[in-house]
Amino acid sequence: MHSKDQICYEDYQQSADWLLSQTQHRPKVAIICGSGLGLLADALKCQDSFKYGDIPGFPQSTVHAIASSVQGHAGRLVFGELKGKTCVCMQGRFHMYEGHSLCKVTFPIRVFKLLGVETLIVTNAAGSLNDTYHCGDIMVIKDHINLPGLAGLNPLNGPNEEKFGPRFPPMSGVYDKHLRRMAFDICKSLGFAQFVQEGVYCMVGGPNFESIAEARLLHRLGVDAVGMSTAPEVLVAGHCGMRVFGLSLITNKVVKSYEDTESVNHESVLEVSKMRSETLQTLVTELVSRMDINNNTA
Ligand SMILES: O=P(O)(O)O[C@H]1O[C@H](CO)[C@@H](O)[C@H]1O
Ligand code: HPA
Repeated sequence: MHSKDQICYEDYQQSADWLLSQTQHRPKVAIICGSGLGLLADALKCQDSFKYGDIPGFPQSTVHAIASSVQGHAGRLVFGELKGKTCVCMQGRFHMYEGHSLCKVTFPIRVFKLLGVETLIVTNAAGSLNDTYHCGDIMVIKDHINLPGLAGLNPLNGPNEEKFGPRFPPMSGVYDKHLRRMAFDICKSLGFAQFVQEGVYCMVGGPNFESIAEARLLHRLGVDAVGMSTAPEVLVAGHCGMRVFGLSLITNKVVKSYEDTESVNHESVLEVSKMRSETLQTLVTELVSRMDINNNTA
């Protein structure tokens, strides 16, 4: 590594080589578990798991990440099979507000690419701005607004690594249309259709939740759900040509009125996440099982 924040190709390669030497699994799908959604990884069969701290070059989980994951499972990379398809799952992600640079936040994505991953599934907990959404709804992400990115905070800043992708990657259509349609079909067949939405996710920097004026601004911008993650991971995955699918679990309605006495807190976010964790697990499992990928174990 050159400087504290500069990461070079060999750093990603070193982590990937180490992982490939430690597990026989050769995943084609990577899944990132959002806050309180760490249970998603528990569906994996024949697991090999690695604490982030034990993987050479990997960023370390902070206290927040530990608090936001299932106790005892935080900060782990879990390899295994979902209905016969080999996957790797991040139990606990890295956030910008934890003090990580965006290169660190997205470090695992490039490692996944080098492991041979072709599809990234991102999940997150988010607050809703859309008045028709309810707590516990699942929003299939159609598109995102990357507010930090618009202000110049972008994991792709700096010299472009051509081995991963082009200098100026397009982001229109980054959330795969085919997978979105498939998710809706699955939700219908599983009887989930009444609480599944499709919308625009907006990333804010956090760690504070939104002020009322900020919430009103986001609402006017056409944001359906807001959170403090996801966009950087999706950018980096899109840059290196991965297929991306995203789900937001609506854990709270963002306060938009000065008359409203409610306020959001992280504990209630985790409570709602856990309530819907199993539903998300079922949906993601079914989606992976229907994907046209090869099961590839060495
Ligand atoms: O996006 P994930 O990691 O699911 O977490 C969401 O929940 C936390 C706030 O409760 C924030 O980190 C927000 O981004
Ligand atoms: O209301 C929210 N705002 C930002 N991030 C969040 N993560 C869960 N809920 C929220």
